[in-house]
Amino acid sequence: MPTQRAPPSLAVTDLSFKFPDGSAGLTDLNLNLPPSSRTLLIGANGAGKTTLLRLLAGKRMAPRNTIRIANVDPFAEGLEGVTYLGLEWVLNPIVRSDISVPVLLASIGGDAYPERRDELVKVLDIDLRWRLHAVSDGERRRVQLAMGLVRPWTVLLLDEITVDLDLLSRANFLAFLRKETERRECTIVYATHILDNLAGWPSHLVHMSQGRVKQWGSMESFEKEAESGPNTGNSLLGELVLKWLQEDLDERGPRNPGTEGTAYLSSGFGGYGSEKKVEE
Ligand SMILES: Nc1ncnc2c1ncn2[C@@H]1O[C@H](COP(=O)(O)OP(=O)(O)OP(=O)(O)O)[C@@H](O)[C@H]1O
Repeated sequence: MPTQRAPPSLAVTDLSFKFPDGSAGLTDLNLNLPPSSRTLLIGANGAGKTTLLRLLAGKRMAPRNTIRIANVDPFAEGLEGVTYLGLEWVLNPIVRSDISVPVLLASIGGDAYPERRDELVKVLDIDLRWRLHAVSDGERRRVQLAMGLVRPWTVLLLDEITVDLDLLSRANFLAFLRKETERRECTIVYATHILDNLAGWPSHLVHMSQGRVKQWGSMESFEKEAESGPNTGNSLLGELVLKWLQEDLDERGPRNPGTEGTAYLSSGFGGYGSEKKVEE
């Protein structure tokens, strides 16, 4: 008899990670994201979001006993049901070849899930007559999302892959993801800088800075703090994120302290005018 799987929670315990060059990637991360949660991973460029997602996805090896998904150690027992959609997936050359949408969707097993396949084609407004070498970037991305999501995952790790979608397509896509967490047991962690249409979407937030989790919790737990944001006309979520990013920048300080705008010169880069002309 197959063993009953626990609901898809994500637990990170005392996770530290160094890159192969010895530099610190992540330091002392602790998180506990419940099943059916929709978590936004928030942080400035370089905060460590992709590094964390890749570890959760098993793309990088995490130290033992630091990650549990659905209450199992995925490195010891496998990562069944975890889908990671990030940059390397986006750059897969197959989606630039002269191939039709139905053939592409069938090639990744879409015919085994006809209802999901047809729903995704509708939600993402995909024209089944498209050939992938002759579509726009956003149209290609929509087909890729359908490919990535057609198999019913239990944990979805999204590393900002909706940048090419128009506003309506992205809103429909986000609504689809929300519906997924509401109609079946599945959990989403989404790293993004684009907060359009996201007010009211996440159930949890994780705030990362300089390879650490600064704070995490349910949306309700941040309500008060969000009200003290800078008030720039954004949603409360937008104001909260602006506040966090400004605090992180103030804490970190400038990347090239003491150079007062001469960083290019002191690093040996003589300014834009000094760039070598590319041979034509
Ligand atoms: N292979 C690597 N070796 C050494 N350092 C790395 C490596 N990959 C990433 N880093 C560094 O780790 C830090 C975190 O990178 P990461 O890609 O996780 O950030 P991020 O929060 O996803 O940023 P962004 O929002 O720009 O995508 C960065 O300072 C980056 O330079």
